[in-house]
Amino acid sequence: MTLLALPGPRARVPTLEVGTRALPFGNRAYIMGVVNVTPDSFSDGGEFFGPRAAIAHGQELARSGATLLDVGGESTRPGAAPVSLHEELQRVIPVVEGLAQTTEAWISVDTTKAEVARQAINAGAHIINDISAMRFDADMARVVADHQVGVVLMHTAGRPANMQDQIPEGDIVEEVISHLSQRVESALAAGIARHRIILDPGIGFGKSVDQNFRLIAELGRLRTLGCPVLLGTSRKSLIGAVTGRPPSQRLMGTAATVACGIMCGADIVRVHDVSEMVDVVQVTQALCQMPAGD
Ligand SMILES: Nc1nc2c(c(=O)[nH]1)N=C(COP(=O)(O)OP(=O)(O)O)CN2
Ligand SMILES: Nc1ccc(C(=O)O)cc1
Repeated sequence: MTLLALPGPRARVPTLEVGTRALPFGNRAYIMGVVNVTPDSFSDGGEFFGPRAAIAHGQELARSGATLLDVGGESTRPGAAPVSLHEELQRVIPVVEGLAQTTEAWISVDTTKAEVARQAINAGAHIINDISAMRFDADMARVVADHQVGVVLMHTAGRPANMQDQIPEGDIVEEVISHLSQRVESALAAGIARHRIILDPGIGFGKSVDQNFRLIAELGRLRTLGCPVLLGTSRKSLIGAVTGRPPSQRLMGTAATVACGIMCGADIVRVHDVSEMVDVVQVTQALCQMPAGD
């Protein structure tokens, strides 16, 4: 069979190691299923708002093929207002506890608050997914370092309330690489091991539509920082900008970004529609000649 010109072997990045768990990268991509415990997330707000519904949803995503589950109690969509610490703890902690006890999935918590991170880790979380790359809370790096958990460092310009008014000018890929390499240095200086760091270009976070697409196409350049890369495009506005469809009708557009994202270097894809994206990931891996197993 003649193959298209496909990307060559991926640069090696370290295996993520937390406690007795290990997640090796390079031979396959992993699915992170989104578990939003919020009334106002942009595409599924209110659908799983409450511990019972959220835990059942997370369990279903894990059964469908999510290796990781990302539990979030605060929407970070453009224009979103912040949630109080008390409210976020009430939303997130019971769900982390429930999913850590009943699934084999890696549990990630989507928060920028160190206290939410600390309590979530005590409840069983393995990864802190911080859209601010540990900039919004001065205690975050210490909590991650002390507990030796994984961390996702994501690029964003500004805070969700105003990020779309602060779109960077110039080469967005250079901007993201330079920002994230500084955040990696800062994490290493705080005592966080390189093999616990995951990087993310922050699709939709303070970027133009063109910049979002460029970041997906050039994801491989981000991987040269020596850490695995997570890509979150699911149902987002860049897809709506092309198709004209609302979030509820962006499944096929999401599939296109997941397939291209993996071909361009994504190690983890963060998605809402796990069962559908399992097929997309498997076929893309076959095309990239990645072995199906570990
Ligand atoms: N690391 C990372 N975290 C994220 C990312 C992303 O791309 N990367 N996208 C999000 C937006 O999706 P969600 O469905 O959670 O929307 P919401 O912010 O409205 O809850 C929320 N969190
Ligand atoms: N948190 C986010 C939610 C949605 C989007 C988007 O649709 O572009 C971006 C960020």
